Parts: sequence; C-alpha cells; structure tokens
Amino acid sequence: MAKKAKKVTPLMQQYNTIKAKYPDAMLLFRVGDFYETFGDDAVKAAKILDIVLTNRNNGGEKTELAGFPHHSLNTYLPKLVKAGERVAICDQLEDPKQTKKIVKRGVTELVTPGVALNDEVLSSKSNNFLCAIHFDKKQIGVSFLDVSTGEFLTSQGNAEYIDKLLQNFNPSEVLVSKKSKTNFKEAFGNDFHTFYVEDWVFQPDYADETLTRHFNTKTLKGFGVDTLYEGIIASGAVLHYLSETQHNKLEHITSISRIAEDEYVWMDRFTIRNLELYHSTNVNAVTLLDVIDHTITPMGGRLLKRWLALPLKNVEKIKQRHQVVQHLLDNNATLQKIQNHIKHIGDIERLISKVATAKVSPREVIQLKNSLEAIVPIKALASQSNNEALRVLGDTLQSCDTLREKIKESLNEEAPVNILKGKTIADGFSSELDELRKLSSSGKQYLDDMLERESVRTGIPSLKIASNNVFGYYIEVRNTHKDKVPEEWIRKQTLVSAERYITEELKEYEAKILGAEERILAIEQQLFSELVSWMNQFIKPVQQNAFLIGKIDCLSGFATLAKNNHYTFPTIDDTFALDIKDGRHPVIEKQLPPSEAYIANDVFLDRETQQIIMITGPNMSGKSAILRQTALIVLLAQIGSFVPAKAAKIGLVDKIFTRVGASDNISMGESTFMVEMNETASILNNISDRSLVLLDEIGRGTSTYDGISIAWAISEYLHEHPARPKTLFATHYHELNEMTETFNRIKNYNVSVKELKDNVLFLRKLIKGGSEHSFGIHVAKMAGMPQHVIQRANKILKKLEKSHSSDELTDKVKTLGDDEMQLSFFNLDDPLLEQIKEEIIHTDIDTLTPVEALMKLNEIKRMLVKKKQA
Ligand SMILES: Nc1ncnc2c1ncn2[C@@H]1O[C@H](COP(=O)(O)OP(=O)(O)OP(=O)(O)O)[C@@H](O)[C@H]1O
Repeated sequence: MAKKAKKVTPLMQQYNTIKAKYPDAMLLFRVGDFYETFGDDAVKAAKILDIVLTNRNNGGEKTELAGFPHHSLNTYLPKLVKAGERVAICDQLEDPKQTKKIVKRGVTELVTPGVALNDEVLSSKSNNFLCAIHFDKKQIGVSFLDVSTGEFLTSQGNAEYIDKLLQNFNPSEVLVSKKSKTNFKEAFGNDFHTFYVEDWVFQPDYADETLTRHFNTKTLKGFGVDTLYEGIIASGAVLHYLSETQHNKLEHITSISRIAEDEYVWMDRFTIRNLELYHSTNVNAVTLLDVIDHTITPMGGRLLKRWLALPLKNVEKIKQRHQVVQHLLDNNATLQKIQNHIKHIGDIERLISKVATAKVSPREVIQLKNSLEAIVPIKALASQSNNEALRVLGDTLQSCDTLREKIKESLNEEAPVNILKGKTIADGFSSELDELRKLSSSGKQYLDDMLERESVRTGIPSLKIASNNVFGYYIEVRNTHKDKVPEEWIRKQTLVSAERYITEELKEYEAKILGAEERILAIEQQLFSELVSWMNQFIKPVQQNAFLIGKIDCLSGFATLAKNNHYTFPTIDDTFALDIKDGRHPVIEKQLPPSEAYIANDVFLDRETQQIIMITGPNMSGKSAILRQTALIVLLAQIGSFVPAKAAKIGLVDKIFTRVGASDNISMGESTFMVEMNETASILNNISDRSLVLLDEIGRGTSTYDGISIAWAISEYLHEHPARPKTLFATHYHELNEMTETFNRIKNYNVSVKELKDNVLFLRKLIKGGSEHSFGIHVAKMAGMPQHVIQRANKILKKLEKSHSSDELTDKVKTLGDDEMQLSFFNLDDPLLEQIKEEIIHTDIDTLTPVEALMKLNEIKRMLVKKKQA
C-alpha cells in the first residue's frame, strides 16, 4: 500500500488530501484552465454533464478523468447541483507563475442544493430554502434559510405542523442529525433531499452561540425567537452548515424571525395538495398560483407564494390588502404607472445578497442602481395616494440616494459582467485610471503614426503592425520588400510570404502599453471591490425595499387579476357564516373552451341553520369543483385578493381541511383505506368553530356498506361537535340524504342534471334537494363504453335494485343502536360473543379517536355479518 502511494504524482497526492476532507461531495479540481474530476466523481460528472470520460495512469493504476474548461463553470455547476450533487469547488490559491512548487489549492466553495447563489441554479420566482430539523422529546424544531435572499425563519411544533411547513416552504435540502435519520423518514417520508449532519451540531449552547455571534447580539430576545428552544437548535445547525460549506460572508442575513403559526390559516399537507395551490401531482396541471400570479418582479413572485402558503387570519390586515386592490382598480392610471416602473426593477433582494457575499458583478451593481432608480417614482406615486395602506408603503420605501449617486459616479453605465473585460469604472472617477486609459487608447494613434513614419523612411508601402501572444507587437513585411528592411530591425518569424520583425521602439512602447493595461485592470478591480464593501451598509434598506416592492407588486397583481377576470371585493368579518353568490372555480373557468361558460353557484354555510351541505350528483357533474372553489374563494379572500364570485361575505376561516376519498380506479388495499381514515381522523381531532371542512367522497375506499356507515358517522360527528364546523360533503351515497331527517343542520343539495332518454345533460347548478341515484352508467356511456356493456350494466343495476333496496340499508344505518342489530342469531355461549367481549374489554376508550372507534365497530360488525352469512 505504502509502495503504491509513493508512485502517486504530487498533484494527485494533493487531490487525495483535499478529497478526503469532502468525501460526500464531488470535487471539481482546478488544474490550469480546467476543472477536473477523478474516479467515481468523474464517472458521475461525465454522465450528468454529458462530457467525455477518459482514463489516466495514476501510479500504475487507472483513474477515470473528466473535466471542462474553467470558464464553463456557470454552465456545468447548475447541472450538477440540480442533479442533487454537492459540489466542492477547489481552486488554485496562488498564481502558478509565482511558484516553482506545486500550486497551492483549496476548496473555496461547497455548493449544495440548499446553498446556492448562482442564478442558473436558482429560480427567480421561488425561494431556495435550506432547512434544518431538530427532533426533541417534546417538539420538533425547524429552520429555513434562503442564502440567496437572506431570509431566515424558524418555528417549532408537532410533526403535523412541521410537515405542513415543509410542504409550504418546499426546501431544496434538509439537514438532519445522523441519529434522527429514521425519525425524519418516519415523520416526513423520503421526498426531501436530506443531508445528515454530526449529532453534536444540534446542541442548544452551540446553537445559541453560533446565532448570537452571527447577529452580534447578547441574546436572541430582540428577534422574538428566544423561547423557541428547538427552533434555535435547528437554526444554529443551518448557520453551522453555511460555514462548513465555506459561506462566510453572510451580512445579508440580518435577522431571524418566528413563523407565527397562530397568525395564519391552518392547512395541512393533504389540503395544500388537494387544492393544487402551487404544485400538483400532474406536472402539466394548472395550479391556482399559475392563474393568480400577475406579479412582475421576482420579489413579488416569491412573496405571493408565501402569501398563498400562509393566508391571514387578521380581519384588519386582510381588509387593508383588499382596500389597496380596490384603490388601484379605481385609479387605473396609477396602477399602470406603478406597474410600468416595477417592470424596471430586477431582483434587488438577490442582488444585495450578492453584494454581501462579494459575488456581485459590475453589471449587476448597475442593475441594482437602475432598479433603485425605478423605485423613486413608485415611492412618489404611493406616497401621494389617498389610500392609507399604500401611502404607508410609499413612505417606507427608501430612495437610497447616496447609494445610487455613488454607483453612478463610480461605474460605467455599460459596465461588463466580467470585470476583467475592462471599462468597469467610470471615466473621471480616478485620475490615475484616466491617465492610464489615455495612454492605452492613444496607443492606436501612436502605432499608426509610427507605421506611417517607418513606411516613408524605408520605402516599404505594405507595412503592417500586429501583435500575438508569443512575441508581442511586430512589424510584418511582405517578401517582395524584404530587401528594404533596415538593419536594426530584428527578425522574429518567417512565414510563407512574409517576415515578422520587432524594433527597439516597438518593444519600449509595448512595455508601456502592457504595463498600463495591467495597472488599469488592477485599479478597476480594487475600486470595484472598495465600492462593493462600501455598499454593505445599505443591505438593510435595500432588503426593506425588496420586501415593500414585493408587496406593491403582489397587490398590483391582484388588481390586474381582478380586472381581467371579473373578481369582486369580498366582505370579510368576524362572523361565522359563509355566503358566496355565483362563485366560480378560478382555475377551471380559465380552462374551459370559449364556447363553454363556467356555471356559477351559490354556497351558503353557517353554524345555525345550514352547517353541513350534503352534495349528491352523478360523476363528473361538478361536485368536486364546488367544494374546491369554495375553499379557493375563502383562501383568495384571506390572502388579500378579490374573488371569482358575484359577491362573497366571509366570516373569517381559521382552518381549511379537505379530504378526498381514495379514488375507485386505484387498487384498493386495506392500507389505502386506512390512509383515508387516518387523514380524516386528523380533521376530527383538530376542528374549530371557524373551520371549513370539505369532504369529497369520503368512505369511497371501502365497500358500500362500510362506506356509507363511515360517511354517516363522520357527518354525524361533525354535526354534533360543539364547534359546528362548516362542512361540504360530496358523495355518491344518496343514502346519506336521509340524514336531514334526524340532523337539522344538515341540508341536501344536488348538482342538477337533465335526464334525457338514455343520457344525461350536466347543468352544473347546485340546487336544493337530494338525488335518487348516481348515474354512473350514463357517464360510462358518455365515456364511450361499448353498447353491450352499457346494456348489461343497466340490467344488472335493475336486478340489484330489486333484490337490495337501498332504503333497507339506510333504515339499518338510521336505527343502528335500536333493536335492528338483534344479536339473537347466535347463542350466548357462542365463541364469537366471547371474542367480541375480549375486543371491547381490551379497547382503551381514552386514547381512541372517533374514527378508530368507528372502525372498531365496523370490525365487530363484519364479524357478525360473516357469522350471519355462515
Ligand atoms: N360549474 C361548472 N361549469 C362548467 N364546467 C364545470 C363546472 N363544474 C365542473 N365542470 C367541469 O366538469 C368536470 C368535472 O367536475 P368535477 O370533477 O367537479 O365532478 P365530480 O362531480 O366531482 O365528479 P366525480 O364524482 O367523478 O369526482 C370539471 O373538470 C370541469 O371541466
């Protein structure tokens, strides 16, 4: 082994030492003008980047090798990160020309999916969150940090709450301690890109110290997070990871804030998914965000996403947003002007982060300045408005005069992306620079003059001056005039038809020019980096502007949305009723062909007369659409938007639950049904008097009898619950219509259809009353099922209906607990009775949820049914 190691080249020895420090990362090793990868890294890189994989001999062993030119880093790095790789960039830390030994190298940045500043990795309208999760005995702590914007948030709570936050913030990378690996997987599944960190990092003292050191404060009290014991530990781990990944310039992370759970509408992961707010299981599906997003800036886009994930619960704050939208609609000219200026604002939030991390390019500093310039008229427009909330926004915007002025006088308006391209610093900013520039630009004239002079002196008409990398400036003489060349010229190169010479004067001149150019670059770099460090003092005001512009952008976007789609101002107050007139589904209405109009519907729910609406109707009639549009209208209203309805009066909602029964067409194991029941159970345990509950075909995932029993019991539970949550229940089971007879706040509605001879016409109007049957066969016919299948199905249906009246079933359910469930068909000494007795004795009533109780009952019922059939 030792023998082999001796043969390894010094370069590979250096590589191996560095690689050993970053075993989990792909190491991009700078060699000359290339970034090289070796061994397994090379195999992976070649595959991901579609570059050539070669072999090199490394001390007698073959090593795979793949590389790319260093200037292509911005093209290749994002591809690696997007493929889920952690990439360690190892650079040359000294000028190779200055050393005779092997060049010093070291990792300058570790780029991981959650820690990226590169525009090609980031998506402008989404945050890129790094997250850490800390499992404690009592609670789970969570922390989210977007290093590209400087946002740093924390919270803590139970697994359900943390799960919801993970859904909302959708982190690109989650840090978990090694010992909590299983805990994490069990609680949150395998969907996240996780990285396991040493356990010691997740310690309270270490976290507290890391955070207070970063913020340069004694305690975390000022941020209002000091009581979040678990949250702080997670936040400490996030900061630790940043330093591990060589991100040490973090001045843009100016504060940490608590995600105030109690300020926002509660929606769990099922609800967020079912409502397809901002992602959908189907990649081609249009989400609510797609429809409502009329923001222009990246800050607005990101903020809108946040608003959608965290709708407000404070009536006054919501009203304020509505009033701004109304004001902008009433003052269309102002709206247009604001949006025209907003168009010129770039991603100032990420630009200022790049300033803090010293990764900003000259052109980006100009962009920042231009964006800040566009803010000035917006500030004026908003400040002059007679809407108070908008005026406050305007007054709080900072015009950043000093910053803009300084950038203007320091930088050339056409500054390049790459400082080495020159012309970054403005003329007139530095007299030394101006002098050197004069020297360098007068060079052309000087050369022309010299050429002219030499041409006259030597009598050679076709003299040419040019330069190359090998011997700098030279004079080229065509072969025909070779004999006229003066003696003092020194021949350097012979071509087929010409000779190249250098002269004393040319060399002297060259030294001057080259010296000047080098000096120009050095001065430009120095002045630019001075400017960037000076700009650091403006991080806070620019971040504040970013937030305010995001807000104005979102609210202007809401105005555009309302104008384009005929949305109306919703009334929102502290009452409990929900009264929607002519409500529409914001997404479906945009997707219908122009020939089809969306049929609007009224929905009224309250806690006194109409708490639960049972919606029956055939498949495809529009039941789900009504359920979802009701939730979406409430949501839109509570994020401050207008709503797709003729009128909407909304008593504040604090939790939205939606559950969709497992669909019939997927194979239905007990486990799928179990999932459905578990999900439903969590609603029943969490309802409040302001909850809106939407149940879509719950109970469908099991046999009809089970299904009806469960749907019935859930509805009964919701009706009898003192919170009286407002509920919409879409169901195929028209048997449930019987419930209105016993439960006075349950009302029957159906989505109307017109029955034609052997077909149905969907009218999609929600009307009072139950429905008789579920039209499944009509739908099958419409779907193009062969004629004989349809005929056969009709026959079977008739037969079943005759032999098995559903009324019989409903009667059974209705009188459950009366004498209907006579147990007389078995003897008292029957072993089954004994078994049931045991079941009941061993059931712990205190810890049983209602649904579990129901399932237990169902189990017992099944034993009895089996016995009866036997
Ligand atoms: N009010 C409406 N106006 C116009 N089209 C509608 C309306 N409601 C629904 N639709 C159309 O009908 C389709 C089916 O609606 P939806 O999924 O709500 O039916 P459903 O009754 O829930 O059906 P299923 O029981 O099969 O789930 C929608 O995708 C939409 O294209």
